[in-house]
Amino acid sequence: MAPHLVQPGWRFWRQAACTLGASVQHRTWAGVSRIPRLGSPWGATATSPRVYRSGFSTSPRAPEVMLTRERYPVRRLPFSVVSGEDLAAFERIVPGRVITDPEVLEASNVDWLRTVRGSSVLLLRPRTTEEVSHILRHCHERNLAVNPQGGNTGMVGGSVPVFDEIILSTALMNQVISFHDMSGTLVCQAGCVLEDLSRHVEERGFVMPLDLGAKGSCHIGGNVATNAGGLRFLRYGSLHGTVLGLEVVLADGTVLNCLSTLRKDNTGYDLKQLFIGSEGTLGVITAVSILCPPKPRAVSVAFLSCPGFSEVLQTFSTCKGLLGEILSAYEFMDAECMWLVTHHLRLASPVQDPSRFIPDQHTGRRYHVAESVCASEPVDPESPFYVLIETSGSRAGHDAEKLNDFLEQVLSSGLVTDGTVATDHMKVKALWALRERISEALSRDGYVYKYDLSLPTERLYDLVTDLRARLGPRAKHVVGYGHLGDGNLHLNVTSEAFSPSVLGALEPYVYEWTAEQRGSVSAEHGLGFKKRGVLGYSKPPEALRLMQQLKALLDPKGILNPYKTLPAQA
Ligand SMILES: O=C(O)CC[C@@H](O)C(=O)O
Ligand SMILES: [Zn+2]
Repeated sequence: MAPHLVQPGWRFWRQAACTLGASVQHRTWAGVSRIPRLGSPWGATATSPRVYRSGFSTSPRAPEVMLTRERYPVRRLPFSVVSGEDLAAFERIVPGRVITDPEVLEASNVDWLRTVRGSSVLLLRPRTTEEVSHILRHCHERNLAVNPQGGNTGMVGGSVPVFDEIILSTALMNQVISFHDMSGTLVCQAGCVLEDLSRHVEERGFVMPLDLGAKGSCHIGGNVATNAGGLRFLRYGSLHGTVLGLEVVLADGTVLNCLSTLRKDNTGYDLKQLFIGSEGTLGVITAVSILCPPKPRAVSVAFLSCPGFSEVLQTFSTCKGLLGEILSAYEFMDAECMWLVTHHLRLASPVQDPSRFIPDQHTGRRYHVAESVCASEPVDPESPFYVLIETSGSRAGHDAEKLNDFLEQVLSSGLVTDGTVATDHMKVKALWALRERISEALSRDGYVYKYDLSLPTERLYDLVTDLRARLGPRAKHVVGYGHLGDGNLHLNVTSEAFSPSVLGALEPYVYEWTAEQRGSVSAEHGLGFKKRGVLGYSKPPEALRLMQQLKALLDPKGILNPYKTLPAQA
């Protein structure tokens, strides 16, 4: 293998069939669009919250989403109903930021996947912790239910009301409080948009320890409340490690100031951990202190094709061994994902053209398009899987050398058949878009059934293959992708429209399968409304009981994000 393979720039190589000496070809890849930012239905005022998600928005003309209370068997709990006196009280607390306009409320009542819809009649937009505290004190006294909301980019219906809960938006709580140049400690309000924070710290030589496809819309408070995982998890770990402190307003309005900036603090119970991943059911996060690592000076992304899932796994092992400390992401996607992003989003594949293959839903085999029409002989695709490997380090030359060694090994051993490498920022972004925008492509394919599972890495794809056979032609697509380096599979199934029969074939089958592997039914998306009933597949009854007790202790009236996270009590 030529040692100059990973010179900075845009390269393409392809292994000649059955030869080890891959011939290096150069090809430009022009047809990749940038992730567009879409306008906000709130209008363009400076203080309007941005409700776009990268490249994706809820159009006001999209078909109406069924009300959650009509689609799901859920009963309203006996909370009070917002009265005229309540509105007047809120107007005193947040003057001019008490929203009752149904058109404005529509965007906050529906999740971005457009699968659940609440019927809240009130949206409050505080700017300060004190305002949040006053709002919650009032709601607690009046027994009014509250739905805390950040960027509303969640996957499990946790960020929108189920009935008429008051929506408490963090959109105007978007101030950076401090940044410490030496330690990289950022302290900010909960409503800061992740992408804005990334920009803020990057200008100062640091990066945010988390990155998500939804970065253009999601709020840091929401990220922490849902313990979001994302694309940098492999390198920087969970928010349980990187969050140094939190300020939280409890259900009765008490402000819990644990906004520490210390790396080490071993004084008693680490209370902030309770709120990380509690999805707004134990308190409302109003400020976050988070440790940002130094910005890597050199970033490279390799986008590779592997002939099978076993090769994806072996490439990962090789990668860990040879790239070691510079490995910062190992993501995978199957050929159907590639088909979806190239077909629905018109992204260009940097490797072989996947449109040559169409999947047979019964067998999971893929066929050359031409042959599937006139002959039934299956043709094994050369690349049914793609992996995206990112390296981040401090010396480009050193990283390129390591990446070359790795690529030489995986190409010569046949683990990888095709690929491309980018170091230029825009090209790196374009390669990431192929992986980050799968969710968006899926949403354009029809109704999406989503599963976010932690599984033993060796068995990760077996479930996808199994489900293709189980669902047969009832499903449009059954796809597997995700954060393989973290053992996290995103299993998604699409059908033309919501179908109880498809759902019945998927559940509880997927959850039972996962529990048998001692996996997790929610690796990084949380439980929200849609998954709260399946918590028992991943946690023992004693843990569930303790969670219920903690909820009762911190929120005795149950006003905070009701119907979320914990299973309904009989
Ligand atoms: O839509 C999904 O299933 C996953 C979304 C997100 O967690 C991702 O990794 O792209
Ligand atoms: Zn993910």
